[in-house]
Amino acid sequence: MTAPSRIITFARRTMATEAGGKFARGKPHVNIGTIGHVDHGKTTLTAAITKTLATKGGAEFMDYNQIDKAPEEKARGITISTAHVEYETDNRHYAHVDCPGHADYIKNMITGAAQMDGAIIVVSATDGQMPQTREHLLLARQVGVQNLVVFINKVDAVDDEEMLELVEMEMRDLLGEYGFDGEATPIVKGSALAALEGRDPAIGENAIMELMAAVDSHIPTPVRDLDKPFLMPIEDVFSISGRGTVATGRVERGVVTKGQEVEIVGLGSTLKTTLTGVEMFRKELDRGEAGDNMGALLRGVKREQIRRGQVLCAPGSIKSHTKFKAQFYILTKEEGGRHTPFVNNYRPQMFIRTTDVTVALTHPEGGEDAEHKLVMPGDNIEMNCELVHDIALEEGQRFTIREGGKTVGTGLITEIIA
Ligand SMILES: Nc1nc2c(ncn2[C@@H]2O[C@H](COP(=O)(O)OP(=O)(O)OP(=O)(O)O)[C@@H](O)[C@H]2O)c(=O)[nH]1
Ligand SMILES: [Mg+2]
Repeated sequence: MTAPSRIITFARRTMATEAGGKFARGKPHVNIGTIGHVDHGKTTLTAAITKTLATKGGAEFMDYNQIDKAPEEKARGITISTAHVEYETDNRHYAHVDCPGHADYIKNMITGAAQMDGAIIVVSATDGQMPQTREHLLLARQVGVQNLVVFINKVDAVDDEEMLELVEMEMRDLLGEYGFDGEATPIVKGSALAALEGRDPAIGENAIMELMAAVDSHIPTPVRDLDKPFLMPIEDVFSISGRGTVATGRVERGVVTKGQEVEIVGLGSTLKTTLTGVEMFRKELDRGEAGDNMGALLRGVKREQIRRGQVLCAPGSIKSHTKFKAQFYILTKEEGGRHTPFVNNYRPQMFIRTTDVTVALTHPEGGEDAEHKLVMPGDNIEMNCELVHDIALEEGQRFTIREGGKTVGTGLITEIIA
């Protein structure tokens, strides 16, 4: 695992804190982030937002190099692991995940997007929509992101007004195609680099403020599932010397308080432990609740005993499984999916919550016929699924299947078998 992305959030000063180092829930909290094709300017925009809001007292400026800070990221000039920053507008407090655009790091993008309540999709005015623009729209939708704001970036590099209009029109069409509201989605045009460099305020700073106003108004404050049993998919695990093991992730539902019993479910045997601390932005909380990005300090658990892919949950509230039925939609070639059909016992990777696991897909009816039945791109079909590792699962859960670096289908669990 690369350097802990979360360190960024643990900045020296946090806006949402009050005396005593407790996290204040003063403003509504919303999780957002930047997605989109490689090099379209997501990280530059993330830095530009913190810079612009810092002048209003709502952020601590995070420079580009503090966000893409791993040596390999610096050497290649791309984002690899997600980075978390925080800032606030007059209305809300935001945790922001800057995702990688490069096709090789889609896995990190999915994990990042799974934590978002809404997202900013960045598209370069010089290129227009590109393959990962489309793939990120599909995946964002799949992991439950329903509202987007579009930022058409790099307008400083385009003279032609018509070109900008074309990119905007294309984006509205594309949003509609992937199940977003193409008409109502705000599209802001600007230059993240200009904002970051403090020049051309019309396309720089002002565009950033316009973007944040659009985010404030278009991405609704989510209704959190506070009443359901606690569940947090584990995203990362650290050991903190002298304190123990911390699992981090976004609370999917419910509430957890310090001292409560929790279970770690999936990838082998279920482990029971006690939550000895809750942290958010390096501040202590008495409790974590749905929507929070938190660290859970766990009693008597070794770092090696926990992994991404497991969930932390209220005891008995969810079980891990390997066999289930699911309804699939298999993407067409035009949607970026397979060009050819697949046969019985097809084995793609299933991406679910924060993890991926190999799954074998077979026809429910079995027998001779099933052996020869082809599943075509564009098909809607129910299949039996068997995972190579057990994962915490429930009926109604959505997931994605991928193969050879591309998304080939989306699924919904219809029945747990074992
Ligand atoms: N001209 C111009 N260049 C920009 C602008 N915003 C970003 N860039 C440049 O575009 C390149 C890529 O920017 P990044 O912010 O790293 O892009 P990214 O989307 O985060 O890339 P990945 O994370 O690797 O997918 C850098 O050289 C930036 O300086 C802009 O508004 N105008
Ligand atoms: Mg980046």
